[in-house]
Amino acid sequence: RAGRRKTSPSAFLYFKIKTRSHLNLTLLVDFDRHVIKAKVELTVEALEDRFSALTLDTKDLKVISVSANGQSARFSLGPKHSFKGTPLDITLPFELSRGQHVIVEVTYETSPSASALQWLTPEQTAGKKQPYLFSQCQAHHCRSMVPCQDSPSIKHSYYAQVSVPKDLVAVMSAVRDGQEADPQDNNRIIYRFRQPVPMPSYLIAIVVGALESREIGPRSRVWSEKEFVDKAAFEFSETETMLKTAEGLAGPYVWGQYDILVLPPSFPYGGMENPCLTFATPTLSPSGCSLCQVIAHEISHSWTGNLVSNKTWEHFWLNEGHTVYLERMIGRSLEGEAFRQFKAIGGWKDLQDSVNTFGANNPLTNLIPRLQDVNPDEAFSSVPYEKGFALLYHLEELMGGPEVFMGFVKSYIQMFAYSSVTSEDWKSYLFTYFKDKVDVLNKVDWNAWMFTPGMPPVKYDTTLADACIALSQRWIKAKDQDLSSFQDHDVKVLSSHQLIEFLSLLLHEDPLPLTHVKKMQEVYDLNAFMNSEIRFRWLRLCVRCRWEEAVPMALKMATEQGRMKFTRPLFRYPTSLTQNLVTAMHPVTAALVAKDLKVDASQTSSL
Ligand SMILES: CC/C=C\C/C=C\C[C@@H](O)/C=C/C=C/C=C\[C@@H](O)CCCC(=O)O
Ligand SMILES: [Zn+2]
Repeated sequence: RAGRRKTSPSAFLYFKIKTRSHLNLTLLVDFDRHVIKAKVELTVEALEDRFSALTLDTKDLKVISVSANGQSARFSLGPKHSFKGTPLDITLPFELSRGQHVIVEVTYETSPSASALQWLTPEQTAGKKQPYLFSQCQAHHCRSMVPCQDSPSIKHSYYAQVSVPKDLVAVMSAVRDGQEADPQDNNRIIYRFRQPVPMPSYLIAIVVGALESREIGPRSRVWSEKEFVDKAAFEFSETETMLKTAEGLAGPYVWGQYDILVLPPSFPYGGMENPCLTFATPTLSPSGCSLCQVIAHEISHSWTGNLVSNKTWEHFWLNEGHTVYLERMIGRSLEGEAFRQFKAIGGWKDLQDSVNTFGANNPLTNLIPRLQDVNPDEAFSSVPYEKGFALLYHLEELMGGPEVFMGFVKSYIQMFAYSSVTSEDWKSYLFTYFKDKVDVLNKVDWNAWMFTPGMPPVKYDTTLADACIALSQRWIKAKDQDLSSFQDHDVKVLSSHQLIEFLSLLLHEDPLPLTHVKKMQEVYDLNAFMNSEIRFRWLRLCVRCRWEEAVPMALKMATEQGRMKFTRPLFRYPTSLTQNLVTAMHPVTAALVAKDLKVDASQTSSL
């Protein structure tokens, strides 16, 4: 739906209208040229009489032609903005009256450097024989793949047909709707997808590669290259249990299928909540379920983020704070309240890390930051996740505990399902839902929580953290002559979650002496741990105390996988780590690592 008022560049604009539209995509994936040749038909509804001017978001797209209801339409591309891209101004060959629909068809081609897409050569895959393509559209990259109103305030259903070389498989953030030989080219195959649930453009996702899948539940398959697929099926075997637990808390799962796709190592995130098809990092651990928390998080997004979406990126905490809250409620149902409290303590440390990195007075540490002319990729941190969770936990305590507050969260989801909301919408519904406790809500310092930088005041129960605190204190206070008192048994009695917390506690203190860290390796053999959360913290601990032997291991971890949570902090260490970045980095990771290191992006981009 579009008003006559300027409609774009729509990202970061606040659309006052609740909008649903449909996209019909025809894509041809060209691995030789690293482009997608495409056509999109957008169904647009006029909201005003005499409507004839429509603006779409694009970024680095080659627009070939535009038509409206089959008649050719005039179009022009505006000035290019560094991260918002280029507005595509379309003049319809006729005027629409309020409520009338038009199908606008844009034929275009993506750029080989489209920021949503990473093209991998066969050598960069596990199988080494076939190329691979994956997308990551959040927050504002969809426009480099599809011309559209690329704002989370707008929701689209979509249908897609994707032509790929016949040895490859395409999957999308949608329900699979069959496949057939491409009638235009007998070396290609067309995969079809339907997504009937309206969703923001940042959730459109595609992967093409030599993929295989295994069934892991009644509505779930796991997809990856064949080298990883059985391991991944084992890793994610708890998926249906988590889905059922989430439904018990938040209401029915509306997306039909819930599949997981394990990506190549350069995927920049732990997980991405693409509907029907969660994307997951391949940084799994051999012990299984190391990504349970990531999957609980992505499953939770099926309600908070994907069904109820933030209206602009300034309200991103609505997506992430509620998702962390729901993820930890799933953890509470499966592992108990002490586990939830323990995870909240870990989250509080992640928040502290982000506040330290940005600076305690940096407005980007506000729960609701101003993002006018700020690149969302650069504003991204743990703040919306963990300050958001902390606010919800604080309200939970004030309103009567987890069961009472989960009642509110479930009702909020029902109230705003299929729409996009602001923090004001959320707050106003909170006051309506708890109408008998308005006096308590009025005592909350809303301005401090929402619009003030730095750490919030919260306290969690330390039952499961006490053992980690005690062991970390022993290491911090130990003199050289005390080092012989440490034994491998110290960590054998800790769960992997507790070992992570123990290392995090040490990272929040001054660097340990090198003698201590060497002793730690001797007694605990932490170099042998493959769990990436443990390895990441351990290697930082080593590099911080300038243990030279650890530097190549840290560099290896920073480059062999590209999850930004690990790669960016590892690169922030001594300059010896920053040389020879000869790995294939995702374009967004390359840009952000370059910014962290204050070097030119050409030094970090794919070679
Ligand atoms: C205040 C910031 C506002 C908006 C930022 C929104 C998106 C920015 C962008 O860079 C994309 C982020 C995508 C995240 C995907 C998944 C995360 O949950 C992963 C978290 C880190 C990890 O576990 O690896
Ligand atoms: Zn999330």
